[in-house]
Amino acid sequence: MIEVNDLSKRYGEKLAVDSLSFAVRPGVVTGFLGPNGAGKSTTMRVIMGLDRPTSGQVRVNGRSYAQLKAPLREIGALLEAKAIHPGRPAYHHLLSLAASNGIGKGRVLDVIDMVGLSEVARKRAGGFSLGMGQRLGIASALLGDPRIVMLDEPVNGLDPEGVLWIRNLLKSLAGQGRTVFVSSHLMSEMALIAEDLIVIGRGRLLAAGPIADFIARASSRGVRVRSPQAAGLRALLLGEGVTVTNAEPGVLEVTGLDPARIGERAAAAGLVLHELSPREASLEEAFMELTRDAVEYHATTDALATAGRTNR
Ligand SMILES: Nc1ncnc2c1ncn2[C@@H]1O[C@H](COP(=O)(O)OP(=O)(O)OP(=O)(O)O)[C@@H](O)[C@H]1O
Repeated sequence: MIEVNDLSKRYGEKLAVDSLSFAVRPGVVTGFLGPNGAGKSTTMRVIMGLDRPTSGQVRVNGRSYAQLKAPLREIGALLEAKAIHPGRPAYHHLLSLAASNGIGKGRVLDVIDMVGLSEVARKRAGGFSLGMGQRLGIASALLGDPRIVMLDEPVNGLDPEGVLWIRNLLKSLAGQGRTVFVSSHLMSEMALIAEDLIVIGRGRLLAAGPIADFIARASSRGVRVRSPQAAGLRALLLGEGVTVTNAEPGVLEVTGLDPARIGERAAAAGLVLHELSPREASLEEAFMELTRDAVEYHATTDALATAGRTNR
């Protein structure tokens, strides 16, 4: 369990985290989302005791990080790519980390195997690809067999096989009853991995809870209706507050009416339906909607267009 209570972190003028409170429960994967600069990495650094809060507290399994007797056994983290001596083999890097935390050699070999680095464990870490470095970072996080695993952008640099591997790994860690807290900008990946979400923007909490609720709360995307009598159905449904657009021949996108009403009206008029499906917002659409006002670094196509005009 991770508990963040009224946490604020200021860097000079910049309030990176602003009165943030949330809890991350064990047994599920919790995604940590927010636009660039929202304060995710800062929050994770404070949880790991790498940065001091300006105010507020963080509890890791009920204690502050400094109070943990064997931190690596309580919480394992992959934050930004770890500074690893480039000349040092991965095996020796993990071995010294293990030794300084009273962890045996057997566990080092286990985690190397778990992250798929057995064949290259004796090679210098300096020659590792981004994906291999990421796997080594995850091996370090898992070394103490921790009850909490916290990973900042773990799929960064991983190929599709690596992405699938991390997805399964995180789910199985959560399935073992661990607390798994993971940030990512890849919404499609988050939608597959996470059950709960914490969403922040400009250092403040925007949403917390099950991913399904988060998507359901986002505005409805309308209803997709397929009918061999689409023109007649369209005329029947149109009315105040209802929009009907022809998505493709024989398919209508209806907003302003729920699927039950559409089905009832079609039945009453004797019109045949081949499909009647509510269109749920994707996680990405829900995220964009929620964070629209909290995005700090907007890239506008307008700016590009202006630049293009002035360069002409
Ligand atoms: N050491 C620091 N000194 C000054 N400002 C900092 C420092 N660390 C972070 N910040 C600022 O705090 C804000 C939050 O940064 P943070 O890296 O926590 O955001 P993030 O959500 O992790 O962003 P991203 O998704 O881009 O990684 C940013 O405006 C950043 O510039």
